[in-house]
Amino acid sequence: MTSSCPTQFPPSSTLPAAASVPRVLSIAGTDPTGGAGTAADLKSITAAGGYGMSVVTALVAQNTHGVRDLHVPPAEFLAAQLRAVSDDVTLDAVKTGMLGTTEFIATVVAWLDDVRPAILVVDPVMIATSGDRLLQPEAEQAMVAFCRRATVVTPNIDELAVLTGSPRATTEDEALEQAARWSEETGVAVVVKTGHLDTLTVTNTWLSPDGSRIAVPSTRVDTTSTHGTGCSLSSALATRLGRGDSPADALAWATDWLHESITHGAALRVGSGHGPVDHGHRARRLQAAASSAPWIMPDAVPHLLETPADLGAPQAGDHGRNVTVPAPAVAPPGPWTAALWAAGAEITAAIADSDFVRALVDGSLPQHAFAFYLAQDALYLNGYARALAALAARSTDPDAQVYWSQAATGALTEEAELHRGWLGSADHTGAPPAPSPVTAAYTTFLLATALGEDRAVGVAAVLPCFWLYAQVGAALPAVPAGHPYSAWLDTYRDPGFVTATEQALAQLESEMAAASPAVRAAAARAFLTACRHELEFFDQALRLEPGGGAALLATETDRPELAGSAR
Ligand SMILES: Nc1ncnc2c1ncn2[C@@H]1O[C@H](COP(=O)(O)OP(=O)(O)OP(=O)(O)O)[C@@H](O)[C@H]1O
Ligand SMILES: Cc1ncc(CO)c(N)n1
Repeated sequence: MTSSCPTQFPPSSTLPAAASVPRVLSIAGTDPTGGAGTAADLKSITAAGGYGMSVVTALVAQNTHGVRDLHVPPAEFLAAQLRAVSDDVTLDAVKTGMLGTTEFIATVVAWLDDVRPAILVVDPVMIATSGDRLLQPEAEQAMVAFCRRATVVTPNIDELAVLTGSPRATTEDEALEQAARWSEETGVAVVVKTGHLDTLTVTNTWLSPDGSRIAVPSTRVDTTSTHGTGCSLSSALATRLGRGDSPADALAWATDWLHESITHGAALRVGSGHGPVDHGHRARRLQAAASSAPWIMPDAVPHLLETPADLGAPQAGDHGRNVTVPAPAVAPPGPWTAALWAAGAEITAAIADSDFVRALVDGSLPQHAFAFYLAQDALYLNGYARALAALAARSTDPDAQVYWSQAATGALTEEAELHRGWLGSADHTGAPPAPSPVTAAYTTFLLATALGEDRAVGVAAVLPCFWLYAQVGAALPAVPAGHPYSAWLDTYRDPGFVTATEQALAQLESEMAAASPAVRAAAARAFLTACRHELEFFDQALRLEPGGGAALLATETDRPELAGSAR
């Protein structure tokens, strides 16, 4: 019998203290379709950087449409599972989900009395999104009492009403007020989730017993893929807290990660009801970003370009998609720039389709990512200005000399605007922002190319910054009042920028026409490489952890209405 197995292992306390990978136990019910319960918890713990463990309360025959049947093993077996884990493993955090019955709650309480994990996140699961009961009605009061033992509880709006003995809140303020009262009375923190309210923004607010609040808003995703969102949020939160994150960083990480997971849930095509979220989306995105595959394969561009047609069809690249060439917002003035546009189509499409641009436009881009992006943009513009000045120095045609000199001045003016209107002068450690690897690689490439290669190659390298930026600007929709990044988005619509892009395109068209076939090929490679740097530059902001090296904005509040001057 498992329950009589002697504890012949070294006690957990003799093992090394908390690893950087937090050891997180989920105590929950199952979902064989993998979207909620234990499966969601383990995926979320892994995604949040933890080592996940799982004690099963009830076996649930459910899918994306609802619950069909339940099998509840004897409470002794729950106790045996709990003991098997804690006799052997030091726990950095525990998260509870479906506990089902009064007896199960009592079993977990008895175990907690003994084990006392530093972090206990209680998701007081009562009723599933499908409307099915996951907690016996007579166990509700036991669950309410159990919540008092938590570090933090994560009720949805209906569960908050039961917890606080109040009518169902109809507004966020009402929910916050209910939670604040309960938190002050019990000394337990509450995360108020407005997913079940009819609001455009879904806000997760951490309320501490002392009345302090941390609000993490995110845009509502229009999707039915929300099965298991509560399980996923609480597990990710437990993991980040178990790792030592502050409540603010833990909640920001969990909310932003979940938002990405919800956004991409429907693409999984799992089930025809309320589908799961894509817990692994972020990991796959980061894995792709870490690939060391060359950006431009040797056969992507022929060694000699005699005519524009030699450049051939769009390259499939590492995304491997069929590419339709997007219409250029700023038209190519001749056949060489037209051929370059077609060759870079896949990267241009990837930028338009990127999570960064989507999040900037829908307002869900986390503030720390936005601040990081702006700080890196300022550093980038300084390097870019030097590359443009190098082209001015290397030009012999008077119009080209004037054009590149003015472009260099323009980039420095933009950099100054960023500092004056948008950025603080130092990050939270007091240090001035430093270039990221992506920014450094891009500016180093531009300078090396503008100074060390034929001039046409340098001109091809600096063009994507004009052309792809103008492309993003032209595709931006009008955003509603109150959008957190509306002032910044306005800066993309500057007509002066389109004129500068047209002039840069004219420069490249004539440089390409005059260059040798070998130099043209090198220029095409430089153009494609710079397009890829542009994609990386946007994407890099979504590879940053909250608190991980982001510069401060000039106006600093939680995802502020940004004040700033247009560039
Ligand atoms: N449509 C949505 N758009 C954006 N975020 C959402 C959406 N739905 C849920 N979320 C996120 O998921 C979190 C949890 O959602 P919700 O409040 O619906 O939990 P829940 O009812 O406990 O979930 P469930 O019982 O389905 O597991 C929210 O706080 C929010 O961060
Ligand atoms: C096992 C389990 N826990 C929680 C939920 C809530 O989504 C669910 N559907 N199933």
